[in-house]
Amino acid sequence: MDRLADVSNLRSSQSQTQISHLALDIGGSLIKLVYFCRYDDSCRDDGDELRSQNDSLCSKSDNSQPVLEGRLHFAKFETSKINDCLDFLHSMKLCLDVNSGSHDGTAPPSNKIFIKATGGGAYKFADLFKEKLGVSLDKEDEMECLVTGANFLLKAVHQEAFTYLDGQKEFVQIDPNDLYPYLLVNIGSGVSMIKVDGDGKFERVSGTSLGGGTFWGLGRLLTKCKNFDELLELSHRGNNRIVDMLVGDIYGGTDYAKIGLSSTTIASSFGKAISDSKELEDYEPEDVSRSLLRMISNNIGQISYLNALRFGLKRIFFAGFFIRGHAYTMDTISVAVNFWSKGEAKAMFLRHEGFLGALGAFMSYEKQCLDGLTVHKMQQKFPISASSAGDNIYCSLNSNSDENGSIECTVYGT
Ligand SMILES: Nc1ncnc2c1ncn2[C@@H]1O[C@H](COP(=O)(O)OP(=O)(O)OP(=O)(O)O)[C@@H](O)[C@H]1O
Ligand SMILES: CC(C)(CO)[C@@H](O)C(=O)NCCC(=O)O
Repeated sequence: MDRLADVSNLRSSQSQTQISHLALDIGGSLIKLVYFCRYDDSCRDDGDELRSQNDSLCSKSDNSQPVLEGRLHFAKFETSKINDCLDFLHSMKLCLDVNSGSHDGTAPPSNKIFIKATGGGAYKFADLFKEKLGVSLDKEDEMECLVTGANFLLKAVHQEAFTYLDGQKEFVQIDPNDLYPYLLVNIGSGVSMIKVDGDGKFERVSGTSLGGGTFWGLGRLLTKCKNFDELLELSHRGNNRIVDMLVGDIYGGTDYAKIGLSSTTIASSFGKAISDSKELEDYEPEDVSRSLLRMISNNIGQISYLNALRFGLKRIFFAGFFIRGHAYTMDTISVAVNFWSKGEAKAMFLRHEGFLGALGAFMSYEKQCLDGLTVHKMQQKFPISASSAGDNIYCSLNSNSDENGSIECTVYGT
C-alpha cells in the first residue's frame, strides 16, 4: 500500500476538526505538513477547567493565557503530486488562527491568509498556493527550520532519539542541558550537514548531492521500481556482493589486514558490474537496490563522520525521509560511523526524521503574535528528568506518530 498520506482517510478523520495552525516543508521530493487541529470547544481561558475536562492532558494555565487543546498532525505528499496536497488542504477547514486579518476566530478574506512554509518549494510554488488556495506562503529559512525542529524534538519529545546497530534499536535519553554541540545530518533529496551549537546557533558545514534523490532516482532507472517503498522493500531481499567488488574479490579471498580491511569490505561499489560481461537485465533488481542503498548510506555515514571529526563532535543525529526508519539503511550508516570513528562517534536517528523542517516552520509561529495565539511550549505527557522542569504543558505521542501520525498537545496563546 502506498504509505504516503491517504487523502481520503485524512479527510474523514479530520472532518470533525478544524486546522488552526499549519506549516509546510516543500522539498525536492516530498511535501511535509504539520498541522494543529483543536478539539471542539476546547478553547478556554482557564487551564483548571481543562484539567477537569480531560485528565490526560492536564494542562494548567498559570497566567490566564487562552489554551487550545488538540493534536499536532503529520502528513506528506510527493512534491510531483502537489495537486493532491492542494486538494487535501482545500478539503480541510482551513480556519487558520494565524492569519493577519481576523481576530474573531472566523476565516478571514482568503487573500489575508498566511501559512508558514519552508524548503525550496516555498519559493517555487508560492504563486500556485496563491492561485489555487488564495493563501500566501510566509517563508522561513530551511536550515533554521531543520535546527529548530531537531532541537524541539530532542528536548521535548520522549524517546525521540535512538541508536540502531546489529538490529538493535536503543532509545537514547537526551539531557536538554547537555545537548550541544552536535552534527545534524538531514538526508533529503540532497544532504545537509549542520553543526548545531544551541537554539538558533548553527552552521551548515557541509553537504552532498549524493542523497535520497540519488538513491530513488538511480534505483528507479536501474530496477524499474514504481515507488520508493518498493525499492526499499527490494533491498531487503538483495545481496550486494553480487554487484559490489569486495576486498576479497581483489585479494583472492583474503583480508588486507595490514590496512585493516577485511575480505568482506566493499572495495568498490558496483565494481563487479564493470568486470562482468553482464548487462543490467542479468542482475537481480534486489541486488542492485541493496548495493545502491549501501553505497549511498555508506558515503553519507563517512562524510558525516569526517565532518564530526573536523569539529570534534561526538554525536551525529541523522534525519530526513531517506532513512524511513529502514533497518538496513540505519545499520549501514551506524556501521560506517562506527567503523570510521573507531567507535568514538555515535550515529543516532530520530523518530520524526522527515518532519524537522515542517516542525521548525510550525514553531516559527512562536516568534509572532498572530490573532492572539502563539505556540508556547510543548513537552511529553510523562515528564522525564531530562525535561525542562516546572512546565505545565503536556504533549503525548500516540503510537502512530512516525507515519502521518499525531502528537497530542496544548497550544498557549499570548
Ligand atoms: N514515498 C516517497 N516518495 C519519494 N521519496 C521518498 C518517499 N519516502 C521516502 N523517500 C526518500 O526521501 C527523500 C526525500 O526526503 P525529504 O522529504 O526529507 O527531503 P526533501 O525535503 O524532499 O529534499 P530537499 O530537502 O533536498 O529538498 C527522497 O529523495 C527519497 O529518497
Ligand atoms: C539544496 C538543499 C539544501 C535543498 O533542500 C538540499 O538538497 C541539499 O543540501 N543538497 C546538497 C547540496 C550540496 O551541498 O552539495
